[in-house]
Amino acid sequence: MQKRIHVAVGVIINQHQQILLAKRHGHLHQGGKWEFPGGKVEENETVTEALIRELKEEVNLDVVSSSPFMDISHNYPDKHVRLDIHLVTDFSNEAKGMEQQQIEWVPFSQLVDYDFPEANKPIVDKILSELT
Ligand SMILES: Nc1nc2c([nH]c(=O)n2[C@@H]2O[C@H](COP(=O)(O)OP(=O)(O)OP(=O)(O)O)[C@@H](O)[C@H]2O)c(=O)[nH]1
Ligand SMILES: [Mg+2]
Repeated sequence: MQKRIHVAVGVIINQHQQILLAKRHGHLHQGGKWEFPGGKVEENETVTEALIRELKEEVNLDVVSSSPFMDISHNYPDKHVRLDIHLVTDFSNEAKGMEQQQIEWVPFSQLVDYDFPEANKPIVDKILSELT
């Protein structure tokens, strides 16, 4: 039985209509690819709590509110992930790569130029078709 992990993911959009991407460190699963910040939902934690905690830990943002965007289950050869993706347009503080990872605010039209994990393709498609 493969590992199946539940992940809280934030599509964070600022007032300039840019989306926050972070580059996964090379040694991690799907390393070197760009991702939407987020991480594993721990036991005894709701998805919203995990989202708030992870965005603070990874990119220093304080989420004020978020809304569900989409839910994706994807099987990688080595693990199964369930991405619980939320839109975050209401947040405070300035984005910083708290884990020495590269971060970038990217205009919607440039998302196609970034290399994402395979599971992310439907997310990018939905952003481009529904949010632009
Ligand atoms: N955060 C994030 N994870 C993604 C995305 N797309 C995707 O396939 N994943 C996968 O979902 C999993 C997320 O785990 P993670 O490494 O971010 O978890 P975490 O922050 O809790 O890390 P840690 O357990 O090393 O502390 C990874 O296997 C990653 O490859 C994405 O856009 N954002
Ligand atoms: Mg993470």
